[in-house]
Amino acid sequence: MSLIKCHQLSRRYGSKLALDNIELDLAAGRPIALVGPNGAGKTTLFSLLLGYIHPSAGSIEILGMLPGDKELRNQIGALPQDAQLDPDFSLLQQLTLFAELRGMSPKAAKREAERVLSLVQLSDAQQYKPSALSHGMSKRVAIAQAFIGSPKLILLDEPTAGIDPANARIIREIISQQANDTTFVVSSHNLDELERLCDRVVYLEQGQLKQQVSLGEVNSISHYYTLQLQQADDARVQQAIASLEGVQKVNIASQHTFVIEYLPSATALDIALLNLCKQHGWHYRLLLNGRSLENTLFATS
Ligand SMILES: Nc1ncnc2c1ncn2[C@@H]1O[C@H](COP(=O)(O)OP(=O)(O)OP(=O)(O)O)[C@@H](O)[C@H]1O
Repeated sequence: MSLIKCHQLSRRYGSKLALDNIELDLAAGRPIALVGPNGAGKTTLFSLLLGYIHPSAGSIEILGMLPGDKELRNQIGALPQDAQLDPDFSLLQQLTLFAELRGMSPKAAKREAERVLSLVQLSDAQQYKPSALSHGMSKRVAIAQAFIGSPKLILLDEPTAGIDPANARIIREIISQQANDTTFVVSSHNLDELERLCDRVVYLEQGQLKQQVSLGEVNSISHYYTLQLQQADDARVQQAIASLEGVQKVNIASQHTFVIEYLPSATALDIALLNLCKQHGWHYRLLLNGRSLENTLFATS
């Protein structure tokens, strides 16, 4: 059964079409990245999935049910948008209360609060009050809240935005560790992070679904190298690489970064590329088999 299914889904705010005729069918599984420039419609899609707002046209189903369905209450979790914690209560007390609101008995709710705090590596902080938390820790508490009841689907809208690198790393670890039991949909503007976390990518632009990419597939069926040099005359490098046997096309993805498409029959092209660097005295920063998510989404061809 589909986890998320959208059919001809549109959402307007007045005259603004925030989502435009989206067709989407996502199965449960490894984390899904939701990507797009500012205003693309990512938050609108999350709000529709959570049942906070309704479609202007078309339909949306989660596990075959309509968003907002009571049955879905324990199947879907999300980072609360206005995560307000009461300053007078400890983390354990507040999360216990949230679990009770989900229908658990006081005893089960306390156990659940302890469990989710441990998932986000905050067991030692369970007696802290919100004022004692750093921004990164507060975000982890909000993620703990999303884990209450072990939902099948968790939506994380920019979970690491504005977070220091150490806490951002912990958040990525939490998502990876839990990804076998829960399907995450993660929106972020950090493509490197999404590439490390997610296997599938949904790309929105101006309310339209522009691309759906399965990252494993892209790099197993396509034939690309990415070469990044420290310094180079990019046009000359492009020409030199293009003349190597088996090379089909060379794109300059960004300054000193080349995405090289090659024929499946080409052999030892990596060695030929390294030899070319040596021959011309080019210092290379990176030689990668495949393309980065950024170069996949924004390929010029
Ligand atoms: N409540 C609202 N009223 C009017 N327009 C809105 C409302 N919410 C969103 N929009 C508009 O709908 C479009 C999609 O917004 P949305 O917040 O879903 O995009 P987003 O992809 O989440 O952007 P960002 O990356 O900046 O968070 C934008 O043009 C936005 O201005």
